[in-house]
Amino acid sequence: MPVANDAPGVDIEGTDADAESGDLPINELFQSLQGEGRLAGVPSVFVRTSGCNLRCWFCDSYHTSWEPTHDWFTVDDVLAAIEEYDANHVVLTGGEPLIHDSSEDLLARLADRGYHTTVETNGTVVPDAPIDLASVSPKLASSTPTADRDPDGDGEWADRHEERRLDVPTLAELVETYDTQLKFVVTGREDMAEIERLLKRLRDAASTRVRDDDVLLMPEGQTRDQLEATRETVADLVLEYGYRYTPRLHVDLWNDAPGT
Ligand SMILES: C[S@@+](CC[C@H](N)C(=O)[O-])C[C@H]1O[C@@H](n2cnc3c(N)ncnc32)[C@H](O)[C@@H]1O
Ligand SMILES: Nc1nc2[nH]cc(C(=O)O)c2c(=O)[nH]1
Ligand code: SF4
Ligand SMILES: [Mg+2]
Repeated sequence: MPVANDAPGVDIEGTDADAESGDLPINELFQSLQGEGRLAGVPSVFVRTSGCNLRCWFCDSYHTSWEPTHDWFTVDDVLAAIEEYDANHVVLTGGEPLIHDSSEDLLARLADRGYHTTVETNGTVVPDAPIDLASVSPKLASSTPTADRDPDGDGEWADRHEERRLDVPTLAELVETYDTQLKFVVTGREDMAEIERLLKRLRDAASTRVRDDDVLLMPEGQTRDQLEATRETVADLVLEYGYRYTPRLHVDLWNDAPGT
């Protein structure tokens, strides 16, 4: 169910525009195969909220970040739409789903109903909610929308993005609280030094172990052609560094069309 719309945009700063109503801004809700990470290939219902506190230049969900569109759903409406599908796995994504307080309510009610939940998050917010798999994708310097890479202007989001994109204490709390995979979008070999530095800081800060097996490198690319240009390099880096590779199955299969 793609949701197009003319509703007003969520607060682009990512504050809780929905806090009072308890509603969630939903960009799309659909069934597909989980395309990324350790559950790749598992049939799942995707709930995509709108609005993000970051602005990656490469964001493959432009209509939840740079130009957010959505309809407002109550949590009951979201649950009813999920229950239309025959699936045990639900993926809550965005945008940044954890900037919305009502995501906590949705996650608690999904857990009560016995669903396995994955949350796709940029790792800047710790929720108070049950999550089976925290799929955390910390954003590297190569994601920053500098003027030459801004898809929507002249780099006006670069400073805010840069200030917010990495928060080691928040990442440490996430890995301590949840079963977590760390999924880095890799644009090239240049990203590896920052990944290594960040992992060192995170391992120093967190009281639980961060295993190399839970570190996934994902090639950057919104289309088959773009992925073709990055995936072999990323596979080589995985072999060299001893992490894991994650494909982007939905790009291979459907070229990341809406609703896939
Ligand atoms: C659209 S984001 C939504 C969740 C959250 N805001 C985040 O970034 O993790 C979903 C996933 O897609 C990844 N992603 C976004 N654009 C991408 C691109 N061009 N190539 C590869 N992965 C991308 C993100 O890193 C994240 O793992
Ligand atoms: N099939 C499919 N798998 C995905 N895994 C994470 C996604 C996301 O956008 O968060 C995603 C997505 O958009 N589609
Ligand atoms: S954090 Fe996620 S949703 Fe936000 S701009 Fe980056 S990739 Fe897109
Ligand atoms: Mg996606």
